[in-house]
Amino acid sequence: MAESSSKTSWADAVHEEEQEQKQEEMAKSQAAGPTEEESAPKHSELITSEHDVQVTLADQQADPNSPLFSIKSFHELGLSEALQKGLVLMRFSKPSKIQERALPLLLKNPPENLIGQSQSGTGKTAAFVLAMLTRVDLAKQAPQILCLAPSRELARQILAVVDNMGSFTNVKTQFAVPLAIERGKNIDAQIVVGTPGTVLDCIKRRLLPTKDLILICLDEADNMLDQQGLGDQCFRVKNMMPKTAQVLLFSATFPQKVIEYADKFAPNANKLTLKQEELTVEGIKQLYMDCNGDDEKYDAILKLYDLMTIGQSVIFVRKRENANELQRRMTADGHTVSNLHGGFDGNERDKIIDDFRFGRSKVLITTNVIARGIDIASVNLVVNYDLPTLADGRTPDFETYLHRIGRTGRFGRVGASVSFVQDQHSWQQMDAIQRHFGCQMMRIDTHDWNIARKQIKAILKSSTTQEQFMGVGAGN
Ligand SMILES: Nc1ncnc2c1ncn2[C@@H]1O[C@H](COP(=O)(O)OP(=O)(O)OP(=O)(O)O)[C@@H](O)[C@H]1O
Repeated sequence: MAESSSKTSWADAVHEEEQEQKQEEMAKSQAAGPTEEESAPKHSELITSEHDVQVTLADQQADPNSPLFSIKSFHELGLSEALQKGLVLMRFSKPSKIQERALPLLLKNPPENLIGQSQSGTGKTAAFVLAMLTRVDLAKQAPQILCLAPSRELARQILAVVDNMGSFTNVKTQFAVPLAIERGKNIDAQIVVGTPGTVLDCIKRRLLPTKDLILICLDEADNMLDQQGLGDQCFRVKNMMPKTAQVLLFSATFPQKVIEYADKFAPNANKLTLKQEELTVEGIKQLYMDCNGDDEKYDAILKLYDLMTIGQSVIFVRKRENANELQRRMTADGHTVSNLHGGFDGNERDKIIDDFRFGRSKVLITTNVIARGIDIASVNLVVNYDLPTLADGRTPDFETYLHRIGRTGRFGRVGASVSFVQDQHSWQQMDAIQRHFGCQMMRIDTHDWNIARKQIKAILKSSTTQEQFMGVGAGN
């Protein structure tokens, strides 16, 4: 019942002016007939997306084709009373598909390994955190569970989910990133969440006893196993654990080249995987802008600035220096932008991400350091100022593209990504990304900024209205 009444208020909430604008644009585009760019989207596709505008979380969780679909309740998944209370606290009413499918496998006895893949923003964290909190023996004051993530920010976010979900248990947790552990302190927390280097270091220095460890979980597992340093550290940590420990690997992407490592790391694992064409999230409208060189790119970001502050936005650039330089120029031009990358120290990084998470800053320039996992519901625009490439600077990095745009459109929300294309290389990279995921990015024509802005605004406005309506998730 609540769903249908909410739906009415949602429809009501859509601003009249916006509706008129959409109709006007639709009429214009219909009158214009097909353009030379048959493959590119017509304006009407963007602004008549009524379907996206009106789809509620309840609708999506009842749609078998949605990654948020489930036929079960958390209660039926066999979770303890205390954890169910934690879920109520977080305002999770129904599991998502990955949660429904993974939890029975995660909680099987004797424990089995699992490789779990699901689109960005579909609730993988809760799936593995619920397993960790179910497996832990609260009567035993010793480290039992390790959860490793590739960045400080992500480890911190996961720890917050463990603490929130475990609110009605007396679980003890420990953050394990550089400088987070008191000098010489022995770790007795039951769940340790951190980055691989620090966790390995604590084990080597005998501050983290391994004999009671029963579970290791790698979030963004493909990324960690694929990087020489991180992958090595993860393997070394795992090798110091009892052989019987359960191994969990989660990510939205598991490219072919990593599968071999994943199978080695989590032998005989149950697997929940996706096909290539299932990887993109429907709620994220993927756009691109054709800019003629670097100056036009900078000009475009200035023109987008006020749209970026309708909700919150993340601008991804290639390197730290590019982030610093873009922040310097935008600030000099009178705009407020924050900047986060691995060159800042831990405390600064915590402050920058917290300011952004709690809405004190609206536009964040960053490198790939937060391309993965970071969950901030009101991010409704992601800008690929530089398209992501592999280390050679040329080959498109498909996985990073997907993770970057996945910072918006979280758990059924609507969002947009705008990728800047400025020369033949970036054009080819974008084309390769489209072919890889079998998706079509919509072109935003920058010859008429009035129309361009209207198009983007329509998407962003619909996402902010949706946000007021959905009010789900307590991650932020
Ligand atoms: N069952 C649920 N009901 C409501 N909200 C949920 C549910 N499960 C997860 N969420 C919320 O959905 C958001 C996305 O979840 P999460 O960060 O776990 O996604 P993810 O799959 O790990 O994404 P990524 O691949 O980007 O790491 C979070 O804000 C989380 O609180």
